Amino acid sequence: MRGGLVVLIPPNLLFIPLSPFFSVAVLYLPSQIATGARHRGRSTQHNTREHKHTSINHHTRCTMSTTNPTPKPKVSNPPTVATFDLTYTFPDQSTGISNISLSLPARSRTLLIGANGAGKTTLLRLLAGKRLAPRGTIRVADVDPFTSGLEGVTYLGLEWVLNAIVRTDIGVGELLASVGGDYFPERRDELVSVLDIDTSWRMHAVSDGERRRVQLAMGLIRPWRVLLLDEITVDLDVWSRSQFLGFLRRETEARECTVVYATHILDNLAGWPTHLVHMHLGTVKDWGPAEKMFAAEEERVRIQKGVDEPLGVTGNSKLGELVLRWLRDDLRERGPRSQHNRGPEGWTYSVTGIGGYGFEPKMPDTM
Ligand SMILES: Nc1ncnc2c1ncn2[C@@H]1O[C@H](COP(=O)(O)OP(=O)(O)OP(=O)(O)O)[C@@H](O)[C@H]1O
Repeated sequence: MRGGLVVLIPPNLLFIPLSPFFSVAVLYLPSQIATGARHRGRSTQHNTREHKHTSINHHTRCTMSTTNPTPKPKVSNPPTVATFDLTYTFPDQSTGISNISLSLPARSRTLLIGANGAGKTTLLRLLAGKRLAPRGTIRVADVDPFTSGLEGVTYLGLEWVLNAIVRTDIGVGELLASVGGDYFPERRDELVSVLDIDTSWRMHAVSDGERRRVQLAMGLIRPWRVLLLDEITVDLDVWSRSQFLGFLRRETEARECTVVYATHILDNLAGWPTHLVHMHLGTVKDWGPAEKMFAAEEERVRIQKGVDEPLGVTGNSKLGELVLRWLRDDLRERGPRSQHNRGPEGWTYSVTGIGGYGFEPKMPDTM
């Protein structure tokens, strides 16, 4: 092939050249797409996942076509999230999380709370099927997320946020259309309104917070049944974040769907979570319905201080006071961080090849 150019294209990006918007969909539609390449060839289960990706890509392709009917999520089981004595060991043999048993009901809104390095991202990624958990330790909508695929499950985490496409000179309208906006026009329009998006924005000329709003809209357009949200609302202003949280709340009230949200930002979350999960050093210390946990905390304070002192007397929210107490106790229990050599899972994003995260190197700002 004298003078020819040989281009090696990974299988999951095969149809990128067809149109620029196609490629956006490939890079964005369900979070599993990138995972396939990361897991490729490691085991039979990984191969199974590879087939899933092929079909998701096909599904994505259908979403882009104007002749295909509206795609419908296939999973019909109630969107519950459960783990059974889940322990995960990283490739370097360090323990990520240990002995976690949870049972989060359909339509619940769960907050994952814990200090940096507590294991929230690790747990979410396992629930999203991005890491291989021991057989029988995770059920999402009553299927194993790793081996059975994740139709209807959306994971929005750091690698999704770092995707470079949303920094290029592309319009919001095209971006939203590329992820199925035309097939879910009501959801698209509601998200545009809730997240206060100007559809005439060009993505290379928006602020970080404006970009984040578009990314959230893109991630949420398809009617997910389980949403696994790693903290990605930090750039939103207070109003947008509260509107966004209200949207998620309405979703769980209006249809059969479930949210698990890891966050450090407790503002405007009063009354939002139905369940709380308190993580510490890779374990779950407490979990349960939020109201029950507030009542238990008030009882604990009453016994300790001998007085009735409702949570929230400091002017913080009940949730804020409870979480402050949890993290203060965790810090006392843990001691200095250097003893444990623990840090956030996100650090691996910038270190190619570590812990299976090398697939998502941080993209340079192309603005
Ligand atoms: N690839 C990896 N290999 C080994 N250990 C890792 C890897 N990724 C993360 N860890 C460790 O796992 C622990 C849990 O990290 P994780 O990112 O889940 O915490 P987190 O609760 O999400 O933290 P943050 O609130 O800072 O986002 C940390 O102690 C971290 O050092």
